[in-house]
Amino acid sequence: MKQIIFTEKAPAAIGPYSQAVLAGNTLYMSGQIALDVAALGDVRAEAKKIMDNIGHILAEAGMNYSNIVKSSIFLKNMDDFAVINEVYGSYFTEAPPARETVQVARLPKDVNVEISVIAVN
Ligand SMILES: C=C(N)C(=O)O
Repeated sequence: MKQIIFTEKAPAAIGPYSQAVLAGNTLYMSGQIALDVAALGDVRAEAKKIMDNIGHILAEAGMNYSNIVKSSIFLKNMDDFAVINEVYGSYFTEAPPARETVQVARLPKDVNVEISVIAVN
């Protein structure tokens, strides 16, 4: 049994996917991008917006950042690793989720950052 999770507090999907899908007590969140601030080229602002949006989607499913067990971070430029760590890390006061961070050739809408998470209630 799966439940589609949607909130207007985060950007709507730009393709055939859901913001997040709840399957049992596990939430699978699609990769989040920050279209509104991406054009500014400010990776810090992009990451903060993405993490805030992730928080809104988690809340829609009755969860918060502490429910995240795994994250995936996709960067256009690995030189942004330190900035991303600083922003991302500020959302986890203890026991951060498992994670991988990879540099990719290109992201949708030419953003600089995309983050997806899996959360468990
Ligand atoms: C932005 C996405 N999550 C996508 O295109 O799959």
